[in-house]
Amino acid sequence: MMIRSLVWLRDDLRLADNPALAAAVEAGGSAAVLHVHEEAAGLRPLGGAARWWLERSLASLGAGLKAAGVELLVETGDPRTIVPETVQRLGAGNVFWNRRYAPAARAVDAAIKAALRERGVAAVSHPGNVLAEPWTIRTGSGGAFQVFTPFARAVRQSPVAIPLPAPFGAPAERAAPLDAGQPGWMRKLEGHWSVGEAAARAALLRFLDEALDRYAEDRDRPSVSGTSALSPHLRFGEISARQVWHAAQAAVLDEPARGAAVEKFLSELIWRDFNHHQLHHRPDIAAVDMRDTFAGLEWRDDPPAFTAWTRGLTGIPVVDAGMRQLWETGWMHNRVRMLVASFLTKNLLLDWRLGERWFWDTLVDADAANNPGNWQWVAGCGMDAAPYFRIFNPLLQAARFDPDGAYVRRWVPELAALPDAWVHRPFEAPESVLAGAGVVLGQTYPRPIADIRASQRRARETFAALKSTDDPERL
Ligand SMILES: Cc1cc2nc3c(=O)[nH]c(=O)nc-3n(C[C@H](O)[C@H](O)[C@H](O)COP(=O)(O)OP(=O)(O)OC[C@H]3O[C@@H](n4cnc5c(N)ncnc54)[C@H](O)[C@@H]3O)c2cc1C
Repeated sequence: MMIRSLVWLRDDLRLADNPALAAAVEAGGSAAVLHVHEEAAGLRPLGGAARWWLERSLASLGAGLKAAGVELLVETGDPRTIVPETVQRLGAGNVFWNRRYAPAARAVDAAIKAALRERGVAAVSHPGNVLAEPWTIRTGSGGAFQVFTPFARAVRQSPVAIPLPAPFGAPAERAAPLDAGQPGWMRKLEGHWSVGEAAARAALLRFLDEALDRYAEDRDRPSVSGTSALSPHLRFGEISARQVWHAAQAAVLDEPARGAAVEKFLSELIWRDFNHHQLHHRPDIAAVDMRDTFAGLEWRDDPPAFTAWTRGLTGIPVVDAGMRQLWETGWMHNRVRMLVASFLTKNLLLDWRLGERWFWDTLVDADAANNPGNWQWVAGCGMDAAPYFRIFNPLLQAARFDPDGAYVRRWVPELAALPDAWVHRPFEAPESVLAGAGVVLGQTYPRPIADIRASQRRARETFAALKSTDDPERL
């Protein structure tokens, strides 16, 4: 069968609010959809957990497309070869895609567009993956925003496009079963997630119904389902940021008292855009400090400490709970992400790039903009980051945001029987309390690999000694 239009989907694995797909349907004739596991210079290969998600998401998308009589083709290789070859094989006259913003990816897309046009094939790209495209949000002098608050103001002042309906059918409810050959740690992700467009919509509705009202208070409580858990769905575009944006806006119309909660939620969505805009302007954000805060710093080299961190065996319960939640589920609560990242970079003085790479491999929502952007933010070298000398105390944070220890008890079960007063600091508990809870430090649970106060002091002294050229005025 002759295919008139090819839709190349990347991080936009959905039917609804998909401008490229809608354009293909509008063009008339039959369409096919292509996804490429891209292998091209400059494109970062996906980490393991994200790869797991992608496979499931493609299965779900393929089922939804099949129901509409559209074939999903999945290829692996360099898209600069695969896309033109597929167009030729299908005899397609149009190619549509939704734009992406990382410079290396844009270079790939530009090369493909030029090659297709040379052959007389129309290649048309659309906006669909962010609230506002990077070139539409500029400072008064035409530059890129480096501070979040004015950036957020500018996004709020620009219209966010109204989502498009799905051009055909509803997405399949369930993804096809997963290939059983996946490594064990990825297989267990299966029990924690429903993947695909229908699951994304269900997650959004659950959030709007059950959690939005209390979002401002509960979003920092890791033991509570107080956030949307939409991040992997947004990462792979099973739902678009603008669908989420408009759904949250509509929730305020229904109930004006939700205003503050919705504002907070929208501002988190804008952080997502902020990081994508940074990546657009700074292709090297996973490798290079965005501000030279740490010029001259030699990060410590301590492989055993890094290993203890990755395994959730640092002896600091909230850090260990977070790292184990990540390992078990491919996701970690945002407040705890900040704490574990701070512990690694400040208390252990280990390079943020080590942590970024671990997250890259283990997060289902690992994203080339948000992961390095947030790591740099916590470390103190990112755009609009907290000053590097402001150091979280994980013990105080744990007492504040997990006051009854429910989060730690869930993920560090060997501490579950400790009373609330000691669950976040077992290393200070009296022997009788430890014995009563069946905890033997150094045996059933590690002693801390860093003394929080001493390591905090060491970090401050180390940073203070740097001849930083970091001057916000200079940026
Ligand atoms: C060290 C570190 C690494 C991170 N790595 C990633 C990553 O690879 N991918 C990722 O999507 N998020 C990352 N985040 C941001 C944040 O932790 C997650 O987006 C959030 O926990 C996802 O949960 P949620 O969907 O329930 O969030 P909600 O609170 O429900 O927020 C809604 C959406 O807003 C966006 N969002 C929320 N917080 C942030 C933020 N700080 N930065 C950017 N976007 C945000 C996400 O798309 C999220 O799904 C990281 C944060 C830290 C501190």
